[in-house]
Amino acid sequence: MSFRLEAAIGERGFDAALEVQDGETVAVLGPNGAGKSTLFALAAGLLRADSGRAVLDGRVLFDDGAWVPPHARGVALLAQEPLLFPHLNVVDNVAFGPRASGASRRAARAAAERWLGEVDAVELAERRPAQLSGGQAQRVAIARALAAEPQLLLLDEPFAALDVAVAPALRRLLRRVLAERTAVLITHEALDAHMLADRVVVLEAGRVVEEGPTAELLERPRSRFAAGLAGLNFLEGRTMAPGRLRVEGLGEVFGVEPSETEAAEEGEVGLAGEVALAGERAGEEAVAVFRPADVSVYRPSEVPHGSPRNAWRAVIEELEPRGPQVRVHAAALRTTIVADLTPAAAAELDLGPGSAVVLVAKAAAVTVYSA
Ligand SMILES: Nc1ncnc2c1ncn2[C@@H]1O[C@H](COP(=O)(O)OP(=O)(O)OP(=O)(O)O)[C@@H](O)[C@H]1O
Repeated sequence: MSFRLEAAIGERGFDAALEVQDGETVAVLGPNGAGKSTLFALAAGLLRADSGRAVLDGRVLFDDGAWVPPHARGVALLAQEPLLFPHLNVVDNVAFGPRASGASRRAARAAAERWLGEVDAVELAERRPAQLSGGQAQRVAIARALAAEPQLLLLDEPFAALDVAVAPALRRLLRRVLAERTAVLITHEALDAHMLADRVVVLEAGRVVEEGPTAELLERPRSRFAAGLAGLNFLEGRTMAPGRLRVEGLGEVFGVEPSETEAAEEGEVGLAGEVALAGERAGEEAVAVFRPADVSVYRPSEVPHGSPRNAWRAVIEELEPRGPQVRVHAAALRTTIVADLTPAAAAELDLGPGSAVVLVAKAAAVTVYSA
């Protein structure tokens, strides 16, 4: 059931390709307007490309000459809203797909009951959609999508319309359901990508800007969007020396290359820049990535002695309570850097919007790699 799509739509500035291996789940991430819904509409047959081609399990869905209509594609699209038929009860909603593809009433009902069992919703069988909670309706919608036995399942932010309280149970359910299926998932949550997707594709302005295995990509993002999703600070610049980056407006940033990071965590690496360039060459585009928890905040008069290597003058933009931490957003010229402090530290610093500070990040906590 492998799937491959490549398509361009001039009017939307869309020109991207997506490949999903048999049994694989791919998460599609990207800012608003990046083209995620466009990609789904193309795959589902709701939109025509100017040029391109899509193949599912060896069948051409569209190309220069061919066009398979939506209902005959073997593609199921699960929208953010469950979109159940309001006049049919739950079991008939789920039986709709099998009926439409020719199953007898009895066989379709048996299939519907089986799929309702799969999503722990058997007890809802006789209810009308209006009598379901958001989470229940979404479970039924998943059963309905699966009952059509699609070869490709498309899930458009399946948790977006749900209470945070019910999302975890549904996430676990989808993890089970997606395990052996060929599926594509649009999400804005790193957790969804980690839990549900083998691979991640990042779209920006209609183009794929990076892709890779989920854990690897979110740990070492190469796009600002993926870094934001992974909750990491992200600086772009050009390499100057091993583990050293020049960032416009910020100056030199000192870090370590990824291979050194693990050693640094074990306390074996003292200074950055001592090893030969691994893969990246001077002047190449590169990025520096570090965690908000690894950024310390000081008043300018209180910067520790011994001149830390990464010390950036900045101005506080915003303080945001975040669980047991306070997240500090600070502007260092053209870049916003975030730091996580304890409430006690934030109170002691007496920070507020407009406060002048110095942000310090140890080189050993900053990973530098080519973009
Ligand atoms: N019906 C439409 N007609 C013309 N252009 C459209 C239409 N829908 C979307 N676009 C444009 O296509 C581009 C991609 O939009 P798309 O909705 O696919 O992005 P998205 O990543 O799904 O965004 P979001 O996260 O906001 O849903 C945008 O420039 C958008 O303005």
